Amino acid sequence: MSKSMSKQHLLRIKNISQLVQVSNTFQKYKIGDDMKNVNISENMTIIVNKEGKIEDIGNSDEMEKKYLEHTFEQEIDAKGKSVIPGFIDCHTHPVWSGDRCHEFAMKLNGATYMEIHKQGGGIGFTVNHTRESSEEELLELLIPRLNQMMRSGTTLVEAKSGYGLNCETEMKMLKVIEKAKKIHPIEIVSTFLAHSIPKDSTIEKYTENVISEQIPKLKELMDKKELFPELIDVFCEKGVFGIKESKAILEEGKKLGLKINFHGDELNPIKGAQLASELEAIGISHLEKIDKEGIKAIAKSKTSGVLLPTTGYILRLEQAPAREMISKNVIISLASDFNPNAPCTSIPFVMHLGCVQLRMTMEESLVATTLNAAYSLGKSETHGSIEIGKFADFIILNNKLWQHIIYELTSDSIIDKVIKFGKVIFQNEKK
Ligand SMILES: N=CN[C@@H](CCC(=O)O)C(=O)O
Ligand SMILES: [Zn+2]
Repeated sequence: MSKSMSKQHLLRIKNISQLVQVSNTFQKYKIGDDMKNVNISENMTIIVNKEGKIEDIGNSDEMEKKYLEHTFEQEIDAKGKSVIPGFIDCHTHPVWSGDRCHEFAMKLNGATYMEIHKQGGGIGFTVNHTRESSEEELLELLIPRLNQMMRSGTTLVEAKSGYGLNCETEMKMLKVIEKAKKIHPIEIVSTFLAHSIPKDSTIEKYTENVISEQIPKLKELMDKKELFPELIDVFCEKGVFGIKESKAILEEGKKLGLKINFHGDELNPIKGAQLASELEAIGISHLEKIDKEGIKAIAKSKTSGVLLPTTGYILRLEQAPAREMISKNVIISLASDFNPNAPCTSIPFVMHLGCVQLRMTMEESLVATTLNAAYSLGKSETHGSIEIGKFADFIILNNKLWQHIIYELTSDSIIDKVIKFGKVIFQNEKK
C-alpha cells in the first residue's frame, strides 16, 4: 500500500507482463537455494514518487482503480515486456588511458597475465599513460565507457582508482570520478585502490607510502568534501601486496570509515578470503583460487564473494568455484571487472558467462548482479531489488520473459529502456 497521499507522481509503468522484483521481503542479500527465487509476478504496475523512489507496486487492474485521480509526469505501457532491477556493476576500473589491445594479442599467443605484468606491461603500462593524462582527458575517456554501461542496463557502478601508484595520480583519478558523478546519469560509488607496486619501489616502501602519504591525503580531501570514496581495496596477490601489507592498508582505510572490499585469491591461493573474513570485509573479488577454508570463512563472515568471469575467460584460467560457494551459502555477486585487461562494459554478457562458465542458473546470475551486488557495496537497503521505498532503477525488456537478457547473447535490441531514479536515461531505438 502507498504511504503517500500525494496525487502527483513521477512515473507509472503499467501492464508489466512480467515483473521481477528479485526480493519482496527487504532481504539484504540472497544465499543458497533462495538465489533461485527472483519473485516474479504478472500484469503489474509500479508507481514512482517525485523523489525517484518506488511508491507502490501492485496488480495493474487494482492499481488502475486505486490511482484513478492521480497524475504522472510519465506513463509507460509495458504490455508484452518484462521489468527487472537496474544492474549494479560492483567492480570496475573505468578511469585510464593507453591502449592495451596489443597485450590481448600477446595473451592469445600464450603469454600469462603475470609474465606481461613483470615485463612492465599490464597495470604498469596503464599507469605510465594515466599519469600523463590530464583530468579532462581521463574524463573524456570515462564518459563513453559509462554510456556503454548504461546502454547495457547498469544503473549503479563501482569505480576504482589504482592506475596512479603515486599520491598525485591516485587523487587525480578519484577527482575524475567525482566529476563524472556530477554529469553522468549512472550513479557511481568510488573506491580507493592500492593496485600494484611502482617499478622504482618495493612492496615494503610502497605500502608505507600508501599508509603514510596517500591515505592521509585522501582523508584531507574527504574532510574538505572534495572526494567521497566509500570503499578501500588492495590487490592482495603473490608478488603484489601480501597478506601483511594488505591488512595494514585495509585497516588504515577502515579508520577513515571506508568499507573493505578487495582483490584476493585470484592467481595464487594466499588466503585472501581468510583475511577478508578476519577484517569483516563487505566483499572480496576474484577468488579463482579460493580454498575450502576460505569458502567457509567468508560464508561465516557474510563477506560477498564478487566473481569476475571475464578475467578467467580472457586469460583462459579456471573460473572461481561458484557452485561450491553457493552450496556453502556464500553471498555471491558478479561484476564486469571492466579494465584494460578485460574491457567489458556489459553485465548481460557477464551474466551469460556466469551461467555458462560458472554454471550458475539465470536466476542466480540475476540475484548476483542486482541485490547481492548492492550488498557488496553496502547499498542493498536502497538498491538492488524492486521494493517500495527503494530507488526506482529499472530495465524494461523487449520480451515478456526476463531470461532473454541472458539468453540473447550480444543482442542490441533486448533492452527497451533503462530507468534511473524514475527517469528514462536510455531509450533503445533499435527493434
Ligand atoms: N587483478 C587486478 N586488477 C585488475 C586488472 C587490472 C589490469 O590488468 O589493468 C582485475 O581486477 O582484473
Ligand atoms: Zn579488478
